[in-house]
Amino acid sequence: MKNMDKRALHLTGAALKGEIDIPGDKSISHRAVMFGAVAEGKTTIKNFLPGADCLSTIACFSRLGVKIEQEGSNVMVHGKGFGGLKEPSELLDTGNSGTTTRLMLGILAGLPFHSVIAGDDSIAKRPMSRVVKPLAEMGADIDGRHQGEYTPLAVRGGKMEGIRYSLPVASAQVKSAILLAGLQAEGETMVLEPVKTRDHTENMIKQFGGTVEVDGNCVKLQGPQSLHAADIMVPGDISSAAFFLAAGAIAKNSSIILKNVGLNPTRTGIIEVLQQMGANIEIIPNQAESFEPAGDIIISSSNLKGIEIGGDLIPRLIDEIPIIALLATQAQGRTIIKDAAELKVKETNRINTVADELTKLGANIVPTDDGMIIEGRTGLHGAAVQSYGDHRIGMMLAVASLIADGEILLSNADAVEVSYPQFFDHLYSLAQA
Ligand SMILES: O=C(O)C1=C[C@@H](OP(=O)(O)O)[C@@H](O)[C@H](O)C1
Ligand SMILES: C=C(OP(=O)(O)O)C(=O)O
Repeated sequence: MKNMDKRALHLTGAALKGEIDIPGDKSISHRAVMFGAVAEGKTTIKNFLPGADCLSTIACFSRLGVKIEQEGSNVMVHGKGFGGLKEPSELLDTGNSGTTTRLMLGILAGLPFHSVIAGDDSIAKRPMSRVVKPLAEMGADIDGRHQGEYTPLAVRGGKMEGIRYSLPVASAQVKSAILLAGLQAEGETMVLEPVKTRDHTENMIKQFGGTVEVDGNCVKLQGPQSLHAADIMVPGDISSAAFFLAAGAIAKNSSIILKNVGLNPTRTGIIEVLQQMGANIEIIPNQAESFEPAGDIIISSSNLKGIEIGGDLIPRLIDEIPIIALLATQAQGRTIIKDAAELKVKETNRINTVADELTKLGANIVPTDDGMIIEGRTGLHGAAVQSYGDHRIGMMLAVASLIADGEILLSNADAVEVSYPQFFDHLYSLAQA
């Protein structure tokens, strides 16, 4: 995100009312396209997220010779099986998307051709050897700057063998890359997670007719497997809903309904945090059966208290920590976030960008090695801040404008396009309802 789009936000004291449909889950949208591409037959995807990251996934798989028709949130993928993917003649540009970069590596690892993957300046700083190392052990030939740590990465895939791998970091992207390679490998692939992470890849394998066994933190499959097209209904993204869950809790005289939010238990850490902080929150699960659970959430103005967040909960809310930090500035007492060093290797170093930008608004927040400590409750004020091209930082700062006294001038506001193109429309519609 290079554009320097600036937005003046002056929503001080606005009450939020009404309801919004939460756009499709980013993690599930990526996977639906990828699995559709490597399965045989026509996959339809409904409520796909047409955010920049998922559009990067579509563009990459189109370059691999897969016909993909996309119109808004409706997508059709004409899959040809793993073997039907073709050597790309151009670079595979993953934009700002870590998920596209790492999961696609797992697919390319098993395919007998050459390709080069690169993304934007942020992607070029994110660690890739966490995926390159196990994929190389399985038989792929992958190289990049700093012995394969950074993009651009050149891949020559080939004959793969199954692997038993203990993840050194809790990462659904690394787990997923290994499973995608394992589906093409000879024999058993087993991934052991230090802490359970989002399980959308495991769910997707089953949805596309494959088999995978999950036993606690151990995920196992036999390769090779061939997959068959599926019809996928993507639930709303709880990571996007999180911004409005926080907004509804901290804005005065507010009560809003967030419709169709994904409620996969590996993603619902934010709901537990809100409950522990004392928020007025009600969950209404959808009655209809679905491969990924979903429901509506009602959130109202709340008196919050500080809490401690760490351990197994962290992977279940990793992308929500920037907005949790804002919540904590409005909670009575101290909030401690720990065991979250992974935040340093996201789109930005989110420990630093959260602490720096919230400090500019008057928050009392101290970055630590693996998280942050926030003292509440502080009155925030307007200031010039920036997203640094990180969508989640941009949305957190925009939500802060509901409570900050004065104007927030947000640079790089267009970063929200990465995961939530309708974000500002939704914010203004709830503030004016
Ligand atoms: O698998 C996924 O879809 C994701 C996994 C997480 O990353 P890590 O695997 O790096 O923890 C998360 O932060 C990212 O937004 C999406
Ligand atoms: C970390 C994120 O995504 P990715 O790793 O796919 O860039 C995110 O969406 O917050």
